[in-house]
Amino acid sequence: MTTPLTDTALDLFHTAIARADPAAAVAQQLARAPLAPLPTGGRRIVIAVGKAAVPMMRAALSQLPQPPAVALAITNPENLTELAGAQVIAGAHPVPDASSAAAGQQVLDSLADLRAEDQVLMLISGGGSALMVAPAPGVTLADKAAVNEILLASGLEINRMNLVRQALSRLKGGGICRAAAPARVTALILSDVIGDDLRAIASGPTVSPLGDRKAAAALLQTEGLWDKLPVSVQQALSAPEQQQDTPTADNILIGSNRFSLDAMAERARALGWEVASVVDDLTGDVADAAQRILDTTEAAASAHPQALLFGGETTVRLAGTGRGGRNQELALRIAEAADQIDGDWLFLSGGTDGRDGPTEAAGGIVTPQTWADIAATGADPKALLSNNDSNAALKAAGALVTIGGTGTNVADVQIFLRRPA
Ligand SMILES: Nc1ncnc2c1ncn2[C@@H]1O[C@H](COP(=O)(O)OP(=O)(O)OP(=O)(O)O)[C@@H](O)[C@H]1O
Ligand SMILES: O=C(O)[C@H](O)CO
Repeated sequence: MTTPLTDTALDLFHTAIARADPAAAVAQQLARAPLAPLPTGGRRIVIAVGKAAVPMMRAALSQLPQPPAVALAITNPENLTELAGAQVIAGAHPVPDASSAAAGQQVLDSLADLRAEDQVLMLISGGGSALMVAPAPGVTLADKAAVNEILLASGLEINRMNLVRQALSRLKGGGICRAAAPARVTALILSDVIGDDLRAIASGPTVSPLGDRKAAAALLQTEGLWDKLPVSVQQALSAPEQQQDTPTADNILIGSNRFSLDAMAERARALGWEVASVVDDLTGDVADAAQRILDTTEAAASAHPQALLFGGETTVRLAGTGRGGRNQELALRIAEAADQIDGDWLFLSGGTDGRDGPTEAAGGIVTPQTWADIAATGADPKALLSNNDSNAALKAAGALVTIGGTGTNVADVQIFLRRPA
């Protein structure tokens, strides 16, 4: 049933997604701070890479005063669409293949022989690490793909995973700036990494690396992954460091989970809600995240209508065989703990990409009644939760949030709304 609480929560969720719209973010940035005019004879190269490459390129082309000399967009096959004025090519994700290597080579070719009067505009979004690759000398593409498989299976967090990817790449960790020098590089970056470390997003092609080969090797040793690596990769990581300074670029963050949280807070206040708390690092195990939300709601109890906002990306240790996602599971866990929360409340957890895990839903929206509503259909919510079957549980109570793919991804947001009893 639609209630004002539901309307407000969905309004805020859509606000978060709209703030992360890749085309709008690029258009606004270039309107606010246009690129420096090109000197006579200068060439402008525009390269977009990531899952949002096409809309970011479309927006850039519409803002630039003249068509660039090169406009190349590299995206995942699902997002491949033609775009007038640009070449759009596919790389592979999450494990790079020959298409990713061809894309990486095309990028390096387009940056070769640039001069100081030339300009490079990079448009960077999540997924870039796998979509565009250029293996370091001595490392084959097959080795690189094998390392990616190992890293993905390890569950390492993205900052650490991308430290390793950088150490094996000519493009990552500032490689774009080195290839483009002496031309000036401007990068507009849409972050899918919590905390917005620019060195981690798409493995930081326009910023200094997260660390050196030694640091990458040490991490792989500590994590017990070293012995699984191809020999060529072990050799590459053991080779002496090359002194490689990264020329500075103008790196500009144009969207992120934090930006979307701020947009939601502003919208909630405009709608008359007291924003009692904004938590921007809801990461880690989903059960711990649920507890953190409960603790926050308890600490924030007030006589006023309140909005508590959260952002981040939790992890689910899959123990069962059901269907679900981290947002649906988090919502179900809050529904289970309903008697610990006072007042008339509602909780929404959703992925800003509109897809939570391998399901059609973006997440879940639960109230003090949801757990009982599931049970009233004859389903056993506790058993469904233990089997990671959050999708079936929430579906039974009409508690799924389904909005379709949004074309952006700044991780997950959670919205807790409460009216005092
Ligand atoms: N049945 C399930 N219940 C809960 N979580 C699940 C379930 N099945 C898969 N997951 C989780 O869903 C996650 C993958 O979902 P999703 O594709 O939304 O992630 P993502 O990080 O947004 O992916 P991408 O990086 O491609 O955007 C995995 O972390 C996995 O643990
Ligand atoms: O491409 C990547 O490395 C991830 O999506 C993080 O940006």
